[in-house]
Amino acid sequence: MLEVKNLSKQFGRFEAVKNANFAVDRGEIVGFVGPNGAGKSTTIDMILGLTKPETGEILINSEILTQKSAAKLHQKMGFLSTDMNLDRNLTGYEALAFFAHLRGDWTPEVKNNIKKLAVEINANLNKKIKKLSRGNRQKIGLIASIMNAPELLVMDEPTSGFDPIVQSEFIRLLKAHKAQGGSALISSHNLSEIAEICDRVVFIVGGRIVDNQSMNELREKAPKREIIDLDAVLEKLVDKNPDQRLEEGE
Ligand SMILES: Nc1ncnc2c1ncn2[C@@H]1O[C@H](COP(=O)(O)OP(=O)(O)OP(=O)(O)O)[C@@H](O)[C@H]1O
Repeated sequence: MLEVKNLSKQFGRFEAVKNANFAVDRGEIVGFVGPNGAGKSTTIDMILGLTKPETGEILINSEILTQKSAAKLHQKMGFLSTDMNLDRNLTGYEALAFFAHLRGDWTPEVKNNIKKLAVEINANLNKKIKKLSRGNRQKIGLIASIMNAPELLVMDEPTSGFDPIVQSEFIRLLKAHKAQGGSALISSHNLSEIAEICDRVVFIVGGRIVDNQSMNELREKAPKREIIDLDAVLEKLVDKNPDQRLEEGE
């Protein structure tokens, strides 16, 4: 579904992402885990076509992402980040209608999805965005990312601002997405929550992919097999890659 091949990105002389390779298969939920400044958002921005890579390529459904193919390939994707930059003067519903129109997909089915999702995560669609709390704005962003039933979800720190009830609803929505054959790449600091929904975890430290393991492999190595402490796995990987500890880019 998504292939990232030999992807690199430099900001001036600083290498934020170094020759990254990983894939997300159809129906697979992949966690993208790394410390602050590891290069997660930069990688995701390249997948979304917001930043141009220096080298490498991104394939979606085996088709190379280029400026020309971006609009078509991004139709298959839904995106959620911590800051969705929603128009503050629109209501939640108007903001969602705006996004759906942009995709050319404002259908009765999408309208029904919006209503259903709003009930499930208790989102207020009638208030203006500027009057919503951060967590409640994030709920509108979550609906925007899945209302068109995308094949691939790309989520950068999606759950920041969610209370535990909405977090568990978020997990339920992702499970439903997966059950319908959907895929997802999710970066998160909330590692315990990612462990529950991921089939695989890609670890990035200092711009390099330092590990890529299925949850089954991680489970076999975990001291208590059912509970995988991704924080501990990440800590070990950072210790093993001390030269990868990041200096902030300029
Ligand atoms: N536009 C930019 N110009 C210069 N440096 C940048 C730019 N964007 C990101 N960087 C640098 O690239 C590195 C990777 O940043 P990135 O935001 O991808 O990390 P991250 O893993 O998403 O971190 P976090 O978990 O803190 O969000 C950081 O050192 C950051 O300072």
